[in-house]
Amino acid sequence: MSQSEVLFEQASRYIPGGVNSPVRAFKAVGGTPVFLQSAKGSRVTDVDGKSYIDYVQSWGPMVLGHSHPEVIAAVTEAIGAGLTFGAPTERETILAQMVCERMPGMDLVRFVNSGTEATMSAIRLARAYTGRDTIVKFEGCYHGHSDSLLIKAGSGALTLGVPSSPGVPSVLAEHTTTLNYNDAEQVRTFFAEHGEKVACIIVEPVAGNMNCIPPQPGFLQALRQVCDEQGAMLIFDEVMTGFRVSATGAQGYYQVQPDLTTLGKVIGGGMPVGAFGGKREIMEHIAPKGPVYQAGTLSGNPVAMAAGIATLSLLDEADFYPRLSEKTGQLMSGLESAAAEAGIAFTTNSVGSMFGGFFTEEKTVSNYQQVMACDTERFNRFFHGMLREGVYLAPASYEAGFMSQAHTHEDIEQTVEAARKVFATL
Ligand SMILES: Cc1ncc(COP(=O)(O)O)c(C=O)c1O
Ligand SMILES: N[C@H](C=O)CCC(=O)O
Repeated sequence: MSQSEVLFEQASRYIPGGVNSPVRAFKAVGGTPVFLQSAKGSRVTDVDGKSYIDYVQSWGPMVLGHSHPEVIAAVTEAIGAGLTFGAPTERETILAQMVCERMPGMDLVRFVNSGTEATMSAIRLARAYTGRDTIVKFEGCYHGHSDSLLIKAGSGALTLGVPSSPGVPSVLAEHTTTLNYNDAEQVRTFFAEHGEKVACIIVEPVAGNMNCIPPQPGFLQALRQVCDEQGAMLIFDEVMTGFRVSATGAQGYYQVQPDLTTLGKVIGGGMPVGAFGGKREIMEHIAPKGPVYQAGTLSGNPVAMAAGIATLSLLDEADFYPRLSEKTGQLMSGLESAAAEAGIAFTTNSVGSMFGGFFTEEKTVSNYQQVMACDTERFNRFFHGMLREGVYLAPASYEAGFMSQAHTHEDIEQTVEAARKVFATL
């Protein structure tokens, strides 16, 4: 038995399914999850001592790569001063200012501990502000696991076949309407009939939880327009895209400004952080300034804030995002050529450093139905082949991949070479 198998067996005795987040369990692809013990730059090392080029990057936060020395130094310094105080610290203001100055749609921001908390709180605020209950989301988008949002959800929920989870009260579920991503016409039709009941639309501006699906030209603009016409809030869930697709998030990249934005992942630099924010007038409804309650014992934790500040500071480098996109482009074209050489039908999508590959004859993949029609069995064989070759991809075909600045051109060439070998066996 490998050490990962031993540890998984032990973990399964005490932890449901042996993991603390379902998507880690390799249920979709089969086999035993790889237990990791360290990570540096573009690589992770497992408990059996095998090293992998990592395109999961802890599901997105590690845009600088793992264990960046400046982030580790900032965290180490913060730890020396105490782990948590439950009182305001200067670091919270520094990170808040950095976030608000960079994100076009954010005047005020509140820090929480996860993306789930961020989206849950933003929805509550949108409902309170508009005095309406209905929320609109899109099939295959994932916004964390709060009740109102676990309906036709993506990511692990989709992978495990429970996109609408048991345990969500029907009285709550009936207030969530799910529409088709990238179908602006359907959104317009729905709003023409029901728009006055809608508190908000929540959307992943680049969907990254049904693989990687960029918005079609005009889709995000159409959401902005219907919200404006009907007095609904537009929430961009930028937990994944924030500081990942550009220095100003997807809202800067696509030039569409939401009313509220949720963040997570990159802003915590690898520590548990989420945030929600938006226009001053709306955010001032949050307690203690306003009546909408929201709180957290560890919110704005000093160690997490230190990691976020160090991370965002490093993203200011002039060509940071162009370099990242260029590397992603190199990987995508390399994978497409390798697949073509092997006669495998394979299409890729990418925005900035988010990417996805699809085993399909379709030349473009832009909606949930197309994603669901892809050959998942072939993906599963590809995943295991790449793992054997030392490349760590997300263990499910509905997850986006992530490039980091620590990935080198040699890493990418090595990945393409591995893919060439694996495609030939599929
Ligand atoms: C777009 C999006 N929103 C929200 C979440 C929830 O974040 P968390 O897992 O930190 O609760 C995730 C990831 O899990 C995500 O990708
Ligand atoms: N796709 C999810 C977040 O983006 C994966 C993280 C998780 O659920 O463990």
